[in-house]
Amino acid sequence: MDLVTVKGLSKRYGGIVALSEATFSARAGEVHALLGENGAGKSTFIQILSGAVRHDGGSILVDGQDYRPANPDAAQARGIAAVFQELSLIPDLSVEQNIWFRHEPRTLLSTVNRAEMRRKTLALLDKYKFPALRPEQELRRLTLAERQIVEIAKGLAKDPRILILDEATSALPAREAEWLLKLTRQLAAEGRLVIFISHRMAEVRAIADRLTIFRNGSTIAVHEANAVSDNEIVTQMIGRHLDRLYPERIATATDRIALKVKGFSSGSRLSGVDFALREGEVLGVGGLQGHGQRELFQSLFGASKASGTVELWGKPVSIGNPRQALTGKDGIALVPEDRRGQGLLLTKSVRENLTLSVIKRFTENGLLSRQREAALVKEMVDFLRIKAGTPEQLAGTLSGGNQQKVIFGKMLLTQARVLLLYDPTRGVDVGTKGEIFQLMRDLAAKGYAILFHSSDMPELVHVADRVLVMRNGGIAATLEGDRISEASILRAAMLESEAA
Ligand SMILES: Nc1ncnc2c1ncn2[C@@H]1O[C@H](COP(=O)(O)OP(=O)(O)OP(=O)(O)O)[C@@H](O)[C@H]1O
Repeated sequence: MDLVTVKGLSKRYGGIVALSEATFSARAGEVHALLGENGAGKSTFIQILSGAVRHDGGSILVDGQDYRPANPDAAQARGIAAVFQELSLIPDLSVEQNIWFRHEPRTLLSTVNRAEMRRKTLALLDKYKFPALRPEQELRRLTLAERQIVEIAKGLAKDPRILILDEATSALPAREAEWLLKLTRQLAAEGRLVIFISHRMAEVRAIADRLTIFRNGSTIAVHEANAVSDNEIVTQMIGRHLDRLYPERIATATDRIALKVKGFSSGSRLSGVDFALREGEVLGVGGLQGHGQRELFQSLFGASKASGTVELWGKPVSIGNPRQALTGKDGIALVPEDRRGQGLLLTKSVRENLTLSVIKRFTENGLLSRQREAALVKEMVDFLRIKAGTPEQLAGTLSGGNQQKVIFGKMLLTQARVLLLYDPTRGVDVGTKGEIFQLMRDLAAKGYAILFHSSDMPELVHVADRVLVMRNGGIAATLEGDRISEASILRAAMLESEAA
């Protein structure tokens, strides 16, 4: 019998239809992937399942019994837990306090039983072979990837029968993502149902038994995973045929140096980084996570301190803070890792997010031209296919992938021609990924210079002209042309010998 059966599920937000008569069914012991382009309704669906949002119409049965949770606690009482794309953790608490938050083991006197909490934490981390996490660590000191792992532990601490993973691998480095895929299979083998959302087809392929495809809030198809091709899946997801994900790599780099970095160092995180990024080039930055990639991008953008020299278009610059890094056509623009923390103002509209930092472009003689602003916003929304009810929709209410698109659009509007793209396709659907890669190549052809990091290694292999492989805060190797492969990047990232 199905563990979950959903019929005619509908949800509206004002004029925006998030779900329209969606259906879904899944069994205990399976990994069931939920696929669909950005804004298709996947997150809304699992928010309803996990009790975070109430549906307007339709029915849900769990174990054949009516299910309409009033809140996440009620969902949990029925054995359903979710790990969301955007994290819900509390920075001031420790790892273990976060894992057991509001469910702490208690003593007879009702105080938190710390010894028991520690024991349970260690047992949980051990049982599922969690990557190194220390229970007492303060959350604010952890990286995004580590916080994502804590979030997974928090979900599992509830010992759910149904675990929902929403883009849980997208913030994880390769090894940890691999661990999560194994864990997912283990959970299914224990008889649990795992509902798995990911925009990475290879992952879905690796672990899903079945898949359900959503489009525009409705269910388009349900497949046995081994009976359907990638092409069919993608076509059903995006409603059109996608010829290929990666554009042809036509070299457009000139001899002109756009960005030259020498002896760039920052604490123990970056040590003596030297490289030159040329006009018209897409320069990849790879390596194992945590070897300085993040610090390199942050420091180049002026968001964290570094020593060394930086030249932009042949002129030495001191990059003290993001404002200085940003200015005008000769400046630098960044797509940051942390889209909620650094990239977006969640309580501002799509329009404001796109234009706040470039307001001068619509101002003449001190007067703001709303018309020009509206025209540029419309152009960007259409160009990137940002799915918003109107440009006035608050950024915080967009789907995750559409938030990422707004950040991309905001960066393009700065007109800076040196672009720092840190994981620009995180959470973005395959159709849009293809468009972003094509856009990167088009920008390069127009003379933009692009520094590009992706946690999804095939993207580096297929999109970059050259790849800098980082290890221990320095550049271990520079790979070019035919020498770029996943294996060569990993080898350079791990082996001393390859560095020489
Ligand atoms: N609180 C809200 N207010 C207004 N609209 C909302 C709200 N939450 C979701 N939506 C809208 O509902 C639609 C479905 O969004 P949802 O987040 O479910 O998509 P998704 O399939 O998870 O997308 P992604 O792959 O980008 O994460 C989107 O158009 C979104 O803007």
